[in-house]
Amino acid sequence: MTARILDGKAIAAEIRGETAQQTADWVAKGGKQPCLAAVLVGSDPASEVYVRNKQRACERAGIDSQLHRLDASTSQAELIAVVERLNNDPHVDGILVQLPLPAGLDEREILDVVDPMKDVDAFSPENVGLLVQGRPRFLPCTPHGVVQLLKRCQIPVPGKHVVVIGRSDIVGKPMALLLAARDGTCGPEAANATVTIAHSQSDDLEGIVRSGDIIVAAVGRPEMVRGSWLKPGAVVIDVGINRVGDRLVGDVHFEEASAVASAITPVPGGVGPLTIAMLLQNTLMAAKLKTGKA
Ligand SMILES: Nc1nc2c(c(=O)[nH]1)N[C@@H](CN(C=O)c1ccc(C(=O)N[C@@H](CCC(=O)O)C(=O)O)cc1)CN2
Repeated sequence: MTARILDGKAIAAEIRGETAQQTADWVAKGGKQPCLAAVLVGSDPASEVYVRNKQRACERAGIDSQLHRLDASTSQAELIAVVERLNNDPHVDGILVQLPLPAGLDEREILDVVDPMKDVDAFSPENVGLLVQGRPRFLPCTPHGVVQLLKRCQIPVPGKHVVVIGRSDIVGKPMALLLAARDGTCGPEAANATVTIAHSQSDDLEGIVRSGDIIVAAVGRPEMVRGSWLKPGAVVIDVGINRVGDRLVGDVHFEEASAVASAITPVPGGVGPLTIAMLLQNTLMAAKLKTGKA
């Protein structure tokens, strides 16, 4: 079997195009041009790329963007002050603090300060709570991107056994919630899947993965999931982005998995670009929510 390649880059471009149209329609009807403020602390090369790509995507979608660059030596109090200033700035609709933060800064405390109405990453306790309760305000970008990818590639999800490998706050946990959501919850994104969350400490991880119809790998270990772990015909969604020398690889061994799976996302060009596409959607949503017209 040679797996079908799920082209996340193309789907992200399609979604960005839709957001650009929706933004233009919103502004034409007198809505305020949405504005996204990104906060980048330090100069991690990957974060620099992601933030630049976010700004470029905003520009192309007709969304205003700001970049607040802070030195790696910025203190917790200084960073909190920047976020609070953005919370209180009426021009700013969406705020994101690019992760990871440099060592010494308390990520959780910073994310807790972001105004939940501007929290377009959906990382704040209020927005996570709303998602858990099945009435999300913003959908978390990467998990929402995965659901869009499955939907737009017409991969059947209801009733399927999805194994999510990884339990991070950014991907694993919200991914499982979105995929397990019942109709009428989590908006049209409800997927009605049967979900298992597995992780590096799971007993018989291979056996668990082999029981999955769909695998979402978000564990952060280069090429950890081998082809021999997969059920023949499984769908493989690789959320991992790992730099190995000068190569970018996912959490799944792509060549091996492609020989067993029915469909697979590549790295790069799979899930990554969808994260930014869904961020734009949330930013437009934040601008609309401010007026009560979302
Ligand atoms: N505040 C946030 N921080 C982080 C998030 C996030 O959603 N919010 N996610 C990741 C980084 N990230 C966005 O911020 C992100 C990662 C990867 C991509 C992407 O398009 N990747 C490309 C490869 C690009 C490359 O060469 O590195 C791909 O997979 O094709 C976009 C966004 C952690 N931090």
